[in-house]
Amino acid sequence: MARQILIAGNWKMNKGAADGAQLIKDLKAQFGSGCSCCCSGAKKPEVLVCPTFTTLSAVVAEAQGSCLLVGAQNIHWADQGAFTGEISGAMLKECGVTHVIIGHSERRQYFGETDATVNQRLKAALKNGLTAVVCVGETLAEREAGTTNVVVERQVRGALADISADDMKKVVIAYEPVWAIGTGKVASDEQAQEVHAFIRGLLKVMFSCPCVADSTRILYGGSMNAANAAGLLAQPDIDGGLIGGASLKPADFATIVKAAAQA
Ligand SMILES: O=C[C@H](O)COP(=O)(O)O
Repeated sequence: MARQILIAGNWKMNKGAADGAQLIKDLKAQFGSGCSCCCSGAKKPEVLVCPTFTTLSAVVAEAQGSCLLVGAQNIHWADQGAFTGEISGAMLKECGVTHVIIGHSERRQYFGETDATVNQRLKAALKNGLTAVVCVGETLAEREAGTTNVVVERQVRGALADISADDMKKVVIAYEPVWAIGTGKVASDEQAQEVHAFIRGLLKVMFSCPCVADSTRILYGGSMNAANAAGLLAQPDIDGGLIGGASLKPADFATIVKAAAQA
């Protein structure tokens, strides 16, 4: 089954509203009018940017009328209430976003995110009609201990607990080996493909309808850049990228999108 490639930029804690709007202007200049010229005659990837909460509205306004989709980097499971520092699905929707990243390893590492809270946040995203990009991935110690698949399986099963085949239409999985994030040490094409194939196989086991495994997009994240994107995106089970550092550089991000259009 042909899966539409998704190239997602996770801006992390970078770019305030003014700088974020400027980055969108720069991206639009890279992509050309209507974002069509970079991909004309080729498969058109979806392109998503995920700024900080305070930058969302400015970026949504600047992205209007372009091909750029806008997502947030987190969501709380409650609709409202005493949850200092959190944000609800309804609030995100009010900002005009359509996507949300959930369970990034930085959230797991620094903010106590667990498989159970990832699952709760995912349910909130789906309840609010948002497409979720659910992150999984092993640490270096886990890879060296030979437990990559065990860890990834636990994270995928935990994140997708009680999620239906129908819900999965709005779920994207991002495989991000923690040791590759922001380190410049990208997984090899083969290492990444191996885990992506494992995740797709796991989805086959978890969902009786084979359409789930066939249609769920699995992104790679971790030091993906303009130089290595084409090789990663050529792998049969890699359906796009979740990109940190390179998503802040318009020319590099555009190069990755163009590589995706050729993949
Ligand atoms: O969400 C994005 C990933 O953490 C990858 O970040 P990076 O491309 O800077 O390694």
